[in-house]
Amino acid sequence: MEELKKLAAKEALRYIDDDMIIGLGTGSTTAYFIQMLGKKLMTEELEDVYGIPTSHQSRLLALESGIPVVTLDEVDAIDIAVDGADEVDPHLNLIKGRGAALTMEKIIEYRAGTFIVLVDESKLVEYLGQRVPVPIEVIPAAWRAIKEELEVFNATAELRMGVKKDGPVITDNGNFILDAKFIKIEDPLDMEIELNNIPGVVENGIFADIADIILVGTKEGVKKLER
Ligand SMILES: O=C(CO)[C@H](O)[C@H](O)COP(=O)(O)O
Repeated sequence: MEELKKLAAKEALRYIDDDMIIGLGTGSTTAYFIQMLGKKLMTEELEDVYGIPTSHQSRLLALESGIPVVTLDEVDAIDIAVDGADEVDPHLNLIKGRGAALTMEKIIEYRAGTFIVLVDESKLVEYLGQRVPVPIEVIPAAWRAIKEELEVFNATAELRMGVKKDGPVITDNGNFILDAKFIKIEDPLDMEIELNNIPGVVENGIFADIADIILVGTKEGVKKLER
């Protein structure tokens, strides 16, 4: 799988030119892309490229890899954003947020001229929610009320707990994550809007109608899916 992720990451570099502002996603697949982009800058194959990180993880990795970073309020436009995903359906709708970075990811990827998604073939599903729950970032005081409200959508939600930390995972924005398992998400765009309408929800991990290109690492090479 790691080799397939690297294949997709390498392919994404072909879309990057000098003088671009690049949204830098979060997760293990994007980490390969960030490191490869850093190398291109070090060897001066690319120049004047700036990254906008979507998380502490991508910010630290970008700095370590030699990519100068800027913030959203310092730029007029984002040329390209590159990120991974947890599920991709046949219409290029996504579930993201296993790394709890979904809010900043969506803020940046929504604003990018082109949003490129890097996945290995295991992430392709027939419908969203087939394998993974939908991560929902919530204001801590509201987590329990929102968990109960999700039952209206036939979803069962769990508060995400830390691994090397006692208690709940705290996002980069200081919030909690509910992982909501749906039976089937029939209409991703509608569900994305409905979830964000619940008071206390900051953002949810359904990314409907936002990806432009999916680069899928497969054993036969990189497959490109496009809108
Ligand atoms: O949404 C994300 C983080 O919030 C990641 O992009 C997504 O979980 C995919 O990660 P990986 O490339 O490690 O499988």
